[in-house]
Amino acid sequence: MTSIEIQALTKEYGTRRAVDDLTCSVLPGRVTGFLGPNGAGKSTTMRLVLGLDRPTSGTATVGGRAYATLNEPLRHVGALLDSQAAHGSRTGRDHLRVLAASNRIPDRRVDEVLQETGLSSVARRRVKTYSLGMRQRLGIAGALLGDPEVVMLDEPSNGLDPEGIIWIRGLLRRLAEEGRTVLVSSHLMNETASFADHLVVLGRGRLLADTPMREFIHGRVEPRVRVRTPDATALRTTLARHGHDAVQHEDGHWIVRHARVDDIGRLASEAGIPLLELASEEATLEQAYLDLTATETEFTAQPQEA
Ligand SMILES: Nc1ncnc2c1ncn2[C@@H]1O[C@H](COP(=O)(O)OP(=O)(O)OP(=O)(O)O)[C@@H](O)[C@H]1O
Repeated sequence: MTSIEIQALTKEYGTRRAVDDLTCSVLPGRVTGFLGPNGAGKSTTMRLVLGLDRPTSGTATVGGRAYATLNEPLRHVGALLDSQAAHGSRTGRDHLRVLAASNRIPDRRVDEVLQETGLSSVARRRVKTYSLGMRQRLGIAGALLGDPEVVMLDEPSNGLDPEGIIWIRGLLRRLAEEGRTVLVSSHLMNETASFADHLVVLGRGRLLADTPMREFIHGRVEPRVRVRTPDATALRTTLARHGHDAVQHEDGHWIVRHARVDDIGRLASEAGIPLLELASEEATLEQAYLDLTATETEFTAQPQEA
């Protein structure tokens, strides 16, 4: 059985850490959801697993091997990263036939995956006439073409209508029941909850939670720091300079989200800011995720002197 192993994976683009010291395993026989808001690092992580990008440090392997060293990789790993990448002037069927031929996959698989993705009736139409949902299904057909042990789908429900969403839920379930390793990314919490058995939650490239789905709603984490200072302006400026979001509550204390107590204490001390209170604060995982998706307006609440 083939799992994806991600070990201390980091990817920097300039000064931006798209993936920050991520360690997790994606195991066979279940659907793992990569859940995170836009920019959390989900696509980058998938690209690193597929060898489409090189990590700054750390490793990502499939069945213990780097993707680039796999023989006939499409037979091991099927992926959908960008469903709009299909070639417009070919028919859907020809698009898949070219993919099959260049990966030594038997032609009969083309008709099988067209059937499986509900595209048989439009298989002879040019891809440029496809709706977003049809393109999405074609991308998924491409991912399934090699009958792979590992299936990775980035935002698989993009463009799908409600019927399509029900279909993909059934497909993911079946793939997992067949013992495959299934990884799907999404920024939609409810949708991921309806797809996945296991969740890897990412925020700003960091691992926020690695948890069975059923524990997500009830599990507790300590992702927030509660802090109070007589010099709120200096604190807020220092935190913002280091990329921390802080929200001020009515009684004057600040909640710094996705931060560790030690880090906030060190930053305040380096900047010479006196602290009246510094403590970690519990939240449910669900609340912590909602924090991640909080709006910019909330992040930019005006500081008031405490
Ligand atoms: N090639 C690149 N060059 C520079 N920055 C990049 C590149 N690819 C990704 N990033 C940045 O890395 C961060 C993570 O992006 P990524 O696409 O992995 O997030 P995501 O969780 O998949 O979000 P989305 O759902 O918006 O795609 C973002 O800030 C993004 O702007």
